[in-house]
Amino acid sequence: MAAAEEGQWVLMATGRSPTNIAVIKYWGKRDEALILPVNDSISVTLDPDHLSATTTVAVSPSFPSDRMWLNGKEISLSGGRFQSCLREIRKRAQDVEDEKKGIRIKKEDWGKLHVHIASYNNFPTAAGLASSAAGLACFVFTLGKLMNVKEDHGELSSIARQGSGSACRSIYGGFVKWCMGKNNDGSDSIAVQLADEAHWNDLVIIIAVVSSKQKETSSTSGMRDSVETSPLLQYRAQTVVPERVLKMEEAIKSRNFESFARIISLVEKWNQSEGTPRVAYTFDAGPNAVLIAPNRKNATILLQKLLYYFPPQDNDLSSYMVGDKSILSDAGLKSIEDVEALPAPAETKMPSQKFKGDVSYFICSRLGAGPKVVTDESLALIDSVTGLPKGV
Ligand SMILES: Nc1ncnc2c1ncn2[C@@H]1O[C@H](COP(=O)(O)OP(=O)(O)OP(=O)(O)O)[C@@H](O)[C@H]1O
Ligand SMILES: C[C@@](O)(CCOP(=O)(O)OP(=O)(O)O)CC(=O)O
Repeated sequence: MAAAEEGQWVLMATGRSPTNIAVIKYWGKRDEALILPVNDSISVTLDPDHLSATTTVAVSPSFPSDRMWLNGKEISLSGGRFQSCLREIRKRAQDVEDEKKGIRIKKEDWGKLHVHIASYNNFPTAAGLASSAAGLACFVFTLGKLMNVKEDHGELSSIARQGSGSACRSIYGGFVKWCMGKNNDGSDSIAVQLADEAHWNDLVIIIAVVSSKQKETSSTSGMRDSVETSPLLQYRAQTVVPERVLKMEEAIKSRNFESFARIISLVEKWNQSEGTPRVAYTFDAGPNAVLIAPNRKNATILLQKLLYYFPPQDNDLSSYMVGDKSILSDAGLKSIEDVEALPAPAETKMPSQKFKGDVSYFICSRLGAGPKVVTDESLALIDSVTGLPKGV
C-alpha cells in the first residue's frame, strides 16, 4: 500500500444508477439469503436524470470502520444484504493505482481497508418507486469501480441481486430480463439486456406519485407472505409467467405496443373506447401508478386527461410535474388556467367530479441507460479531504 503509511489520502469513485420498473414482476423467492426468485422478470430502466441513485465510495487508511450515509443520514451497514455485496465485491478487488495522487493499493490490501459510502436518491426512498433497485445497483457498481473489479455486467448483476432482487436489473439500461436460473448457488440467476434504451425510445413513462410516504409493507415481507400463504403463486411462477415472458420479449423485439400493453393491462376506459390500447399501466408494491404511452402524442393526451381529474392541490403546475417538464407545454398546459379549461374526457361516464390532491405529483420519464461513472469530482458526495459526506 504505497503512500498509505505516508499520508492521510482519500481515494474516491462516484457512480449513478437508474431505477427500473418491472413489466413482468419478480414476486417470491426460492432462497431468501441468496435472493433467488421463483420466476423470471422483465423491466424497463428509467432515465437516470429523473430517477436514480448517486453514490460516492471513498477509501482511506484513516477510516477505522465501514460507514454509510443515505440521503444525508447515517445508516447501518451491518445488514446481511449490504454485507453480502461488500464481501462479494471485495473478493474481486484488483490492484489500483492513482499516479497523480501517488496512491497504490495492492489487491490483498483491500481486505484491511475500510470504506465510507454516501448515497443520494433523486426521488422518494422506500415508497414503491424501486429505490432499493437503484440504490443497491449503484452500491455494487461504484464499489466495483473503486476496487477496479473486472467482472462483466452479468456478474455484477448477480452481486447486486444479493442486495435487493430487483437491483440486478438496474445494472443495464433499456429492457432487461432477470433470468431466475436453476442453480442452488445462484450463479445463473443474473440479468441480461434484451434491448438498449435506443431500441424503442418513443415510449413515454408517466408516474402518478400518489404517496411518497414509507410503505407499511415492504416488497420483501409482502412477497414472503405470498410464498407462505398463496396457493396461486406457484401457478403464476410455473404457468403464467413463462408464457408471458416469451410474449413480452417478442413485443419488445418488434416494438408491438398493443401486445406490450395487453400483457400489463390497460387504462381501461380510454383504451376500450378507442378499440386499441393507447396507454399501458403497471403498479409495483405501492400505490403509485406507472403509465406507459407508446409515443409523445398519446402521452400528451393522457396528461390532459390525468390533469383534468387530478389537478394540483396548490395550483402550482411546475412543481406538480417533475422529470421531463416539457410534456406540459406539449400538452398545451402552460398555466393553471389551461388545466382548468381542460374539457372532460369524452369517453368516461364518470360524473365530472375532480380529485384535487389525490395525486402528490407526476414524474415524466423515458427509457434510460445503465449505471455510469460520474467523472466530475465536484459532484462527489464525499469530501476528498475529510472523507466524510459533504455538509456533515
Ligand atoms: N441509494 C441507496 N443506496 C443504498 N441503499 C438504498 C438506497 N436507496 C434505498 N436503499 C435501501 O433500500 C431500502 C428501501 O427498499 P424498499 O424495497 O423498502 O423500497 P423501494 O425499493 O423504494 O420500493 P419497491 O422495491 O417496493 O419498489 C432502504 O431502506 C435502503 O436500505
Ligand atoms: C413489486 C416489485 O417491485 C418487487 C421488488 O422487490 P425488491 O427487489 O424490492 O425485493 P427484495 O429482493 O426483497 O429486495 C416487482 C419487481 O420489481 O419485479
